[in-house]
Amino acid sequence: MNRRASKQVRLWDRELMRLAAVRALVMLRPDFMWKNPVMFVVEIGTVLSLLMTVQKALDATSTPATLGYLIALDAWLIATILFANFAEALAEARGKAQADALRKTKQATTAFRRQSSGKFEPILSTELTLGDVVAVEAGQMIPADGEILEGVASVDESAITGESAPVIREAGGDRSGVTGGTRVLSDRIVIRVTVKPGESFLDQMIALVEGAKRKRTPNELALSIVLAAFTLIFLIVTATLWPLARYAENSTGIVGLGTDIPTLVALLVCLIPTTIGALLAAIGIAGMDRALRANIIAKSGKAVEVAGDVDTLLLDKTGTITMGNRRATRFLPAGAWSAVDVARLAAWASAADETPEGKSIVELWKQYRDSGDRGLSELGSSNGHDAITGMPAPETFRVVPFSAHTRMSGIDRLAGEPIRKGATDAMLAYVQRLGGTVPAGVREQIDAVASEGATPLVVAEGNRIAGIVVLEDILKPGIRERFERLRKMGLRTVMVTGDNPLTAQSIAQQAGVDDFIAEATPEAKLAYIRREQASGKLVAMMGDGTNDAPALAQADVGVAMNSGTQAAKEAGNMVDLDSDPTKLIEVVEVGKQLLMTRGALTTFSIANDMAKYFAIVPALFAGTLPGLKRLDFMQLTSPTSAILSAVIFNAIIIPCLIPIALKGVRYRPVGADALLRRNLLIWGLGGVITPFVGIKAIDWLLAALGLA
Ligand SMILES: Nc1ncnc2c1ncn2[C@@H]1O[C@H](COP(=O)(O)OP(=O)(O)OP(=O)(O)O)[C@@H](O)[C@H]1O
Ligand SMILES: [K+]
Ligand SMILES: [Mg+2]
Repeated sequence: MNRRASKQVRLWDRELMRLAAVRALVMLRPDFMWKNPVMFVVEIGTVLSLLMTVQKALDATSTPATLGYLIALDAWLIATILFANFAEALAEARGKAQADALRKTKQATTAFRRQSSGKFEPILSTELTLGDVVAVEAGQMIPADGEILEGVASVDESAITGESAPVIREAGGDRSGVTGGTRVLSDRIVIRVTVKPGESFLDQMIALVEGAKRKRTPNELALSIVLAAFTLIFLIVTATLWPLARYAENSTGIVGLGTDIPTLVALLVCLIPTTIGALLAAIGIAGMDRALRANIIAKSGKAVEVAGDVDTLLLDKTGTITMGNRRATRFLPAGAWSAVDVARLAAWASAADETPEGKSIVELWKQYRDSGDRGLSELGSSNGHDAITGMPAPETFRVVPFSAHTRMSGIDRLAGEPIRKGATDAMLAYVQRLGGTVPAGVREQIDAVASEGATPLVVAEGNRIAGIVVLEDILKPGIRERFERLRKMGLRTVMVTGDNPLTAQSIAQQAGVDDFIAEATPEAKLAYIRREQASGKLVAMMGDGTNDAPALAQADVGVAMNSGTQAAKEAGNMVDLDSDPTKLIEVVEVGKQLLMTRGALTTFSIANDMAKYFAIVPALFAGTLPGLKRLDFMQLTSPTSAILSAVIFNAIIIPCLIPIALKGVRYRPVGADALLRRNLLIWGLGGVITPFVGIKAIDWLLAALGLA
């Protein structure tokens, strides 16, 4: 994939780290902190502990713990909060850097806005607003996101896509969308501005990665509530330890640790899920950031998340699974017609057809015409009265353009019968409606072409079928492997096409999709999505046309191509800047990676906390409750060292896991069950073992330094 170099933000970028460090301090403000209940509890505990430390400094008898121990404890508690804030701030800074790189494409430039007089006057592009109409000429920059009203132009979109080949954007079709910051290379277009200043999709996305305006997704919120519940439970557990320690003290006469508030705070902080509490926001932001890096603009964090849970993927055939430049390769005559007749009629039916299919038919016809007798004889001899000459004069016919509804196109002649070409079922129905019949052998011919995976177009003059144009399309390289990967991820892929069932089946088989819908109209797509959703499935689809808008809106994940119409872009919940239909696969992967990372670090965090319980509690009460001795297999140097080591471990595990939170755990396309097993094994078992090793090592280090 072509990505701009400027968009590769390094994980430990110095400047971003500095920004994040400053922001981590600012985020200590309680009005920020309370949004994260786990870390808010840590902050309150730290304040309590600090107060006790001050009391100790003023009155040495206030608690048996030493001042040095209390200060060390406070320092590490503060570090815990700062590390958590830093993780979130760094994720934000990276997301912003990413977004800024894209935003740079939107420099202020001169725009030529249409006045009420109809004249185009120059103004600053930043003054443009929704509904303004501007003209852009070759060499000029498109001043804002919009839709082409008039004209066709080649546009250099490399500033946003990194793709250097110019693309064609034109009025009327499904390629009418243009983006501010891209450059018109040829011709002149008139554009209607479709966004308010500061409200482009990119602006929306930037707001999503920036702290103040970020909304938590439903999943994130649900997990936050679970974590808050855990915190509450441990708060109760810790609080009940206090009378226990008190009782032990009274009955043994030995002053143990568990009765002073700073130690209880330390215990609480170790037991509550601080690791995931610290990284949760960063994981979500990093997911959005990864989407942006893949040139996908998501309109909500939820969209990215839902993408990770999608069950069914709807993909177009032409242009997504195949290369999309379907080319005419043969003319097959029916009955008494000759191939020359078919060629001529097909070309005439394509006289004003701007689709790749239409253009390729005219091209093939010209090739035959220009190669003279040899070409003609290869085609089969002409009937004589209808030699291939030229196109009908434009004033002699009316154009009937192709539409996805009729799946036909052609011309209505002023003198002479209408000429049509189109999808087989549509054409056979059309001819019969006009009282014609289907000549013997035509159906067999059609099926033979379709079975090879080519698209047969039926050509008719009036109600008489003249023959077939064979359109061939090539499968995209590597597409089979991509579907294989999707299947391993547990997704069902469905190819939707306006083409006939035989062609669809052949291509579906070659590409390895799970299912296909043939002869589909836009309504059929919408109906299919609704049916899937009714059976509890989440559906993703990609589209570009105004026709696709209802389906894009209905799909749980609707990705609109940036080149597509404004209607499509507004209906979907993501926009792909590259306008690459296979991007759906990446969208799903980004979503899955986000969900997996969150799952993995939650598992790790909770397993971790369980282990810490066994590491600290016995050490804590070893003096006062000898019965707990048997549990004390960690043999830490001293109770204070046990507490300190646990708090230090609890703090430094956060920065250690920041890279994983930001980069995401490595995604492997395996089924959901296998994934769950793997996750539990690695992150669950790892989460249990690491604290024992880590705490023991820190305890040893403290002892070696004489601090235990
Ligand atoms: N320019 C055209 N003129 C006449 N018929 C066409 C033209 N282009 C395509 N068709 C026929 O109409 C059918 C439907 O086209 P449509 O664009 O809706 O779907 P598709 O291109 O086959 O599949 P996809 O939905 O994957 O793009 C095509 O399969 C073809 O048979
Ligand atoms: K913890
Ligand atoms: Mg098509």
